[in-house]
Amino acid sequence: MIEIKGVSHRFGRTRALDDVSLDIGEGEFCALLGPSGCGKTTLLRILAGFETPDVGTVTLDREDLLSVPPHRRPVNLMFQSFALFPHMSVERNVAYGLERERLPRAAIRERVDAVLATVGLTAYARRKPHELSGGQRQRVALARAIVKRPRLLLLDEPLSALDKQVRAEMQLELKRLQHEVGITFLVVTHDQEEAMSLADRIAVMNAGRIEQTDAPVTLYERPRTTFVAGFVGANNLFPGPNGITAVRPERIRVRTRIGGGKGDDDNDGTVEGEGGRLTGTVVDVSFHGGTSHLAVRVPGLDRPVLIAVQGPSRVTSGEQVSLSWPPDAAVHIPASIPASTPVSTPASPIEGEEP
Ligand SMILES: Nc1ncnc2c1ncn2[C@@H]1O[C@H](COP(=O)(O)OP(=O)(O)OP(=O)(O)O)[C@@H](O)[C@H]1O
Repeated sequence: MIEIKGVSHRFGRTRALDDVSLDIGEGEFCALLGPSGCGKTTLLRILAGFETPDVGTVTLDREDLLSVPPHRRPVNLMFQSFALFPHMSVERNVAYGLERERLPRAAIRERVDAVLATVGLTAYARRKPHELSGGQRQRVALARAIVKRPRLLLLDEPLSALDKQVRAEMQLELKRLQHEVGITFLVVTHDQEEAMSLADRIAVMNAGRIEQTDAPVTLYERPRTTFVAGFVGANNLFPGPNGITAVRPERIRVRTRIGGGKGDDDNDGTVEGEGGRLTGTVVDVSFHGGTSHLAVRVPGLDRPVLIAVQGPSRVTSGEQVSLSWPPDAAVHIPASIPASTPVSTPASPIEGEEP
């Protein structure tokens, strides 16, 4: 439905988007995931028409979208701040966009009522935004965005203003809603768990580029770049001669080394290409309810190896342990794919290039 091809955009010397291509299918729930400053919002603003890319094309049903003025696009952008009118009731907030389109009163009424029922706010129709909880305000913003029946709804960090529990509820709600209204959603988030739980497909962005677009499970199990391996879920990245080997914390098995290092599962500290074994010292154990996390320092590795085990851990800090994982747990990422900038670094101005 939406085809973004070769889109680049600069702000002065900052390359906010660098040759971005992405196809989004009809009715799909797609997420843009990446650290602060990687260009997510810029891409949304281009789709909404608030920004025009320097190069590249965007089509909707194969027709050019970039030449369509923002208010004519069948695209709606829901802002992070919700931007509700404080002096208007919930129903007036929702009706506002339709009134501006001069739809007949009865039609507006009908659509507003239907949408308030969809988001579960019928009983709150007469309240003002300040008389609502954060989650309810978020529903009003959603109602207002979908009442105009856009083809594409863009959501910029839609749940970031909500506390953790309401957030989890709203994630379910968003998914249900998207299913029910059948609108294509593109949501921007820097929260990888949120992206994984919401989206059919995730485009992982880093420094203005899309590094990988895949279903959540594929991204998690088969990251194609070092950045994706490190950004999507916790991971252990072991350097090797021709790239890195990524092993998820929950795939690593821990065994106590009886006698403090004389066990027969000793090794020389190298990571084998297929499956692997290491030995080290437990430096931290933390209990998280259903799982425990261990950090194991291994000689020769810069960072401790992270391990997740079910339930309480049987090993304690200071213990010598051996670690192993099966061949299928090791994802090899060749060095030929350019290693990315560190996870938390925002897009920086490109050295030596003129705007
Ligand atoms: N109007 C602007 N003028 C100059 N630079 C800008 C402008 N808007 C964005 N940038 C820069 O472009 C880059 C991408 O910004 P963008 O807002 O798209 O990132 P983001 O991924 O949405 O970040 P966040 O998650 O923090 O919202 C950043 O380096 C930012 O500083």
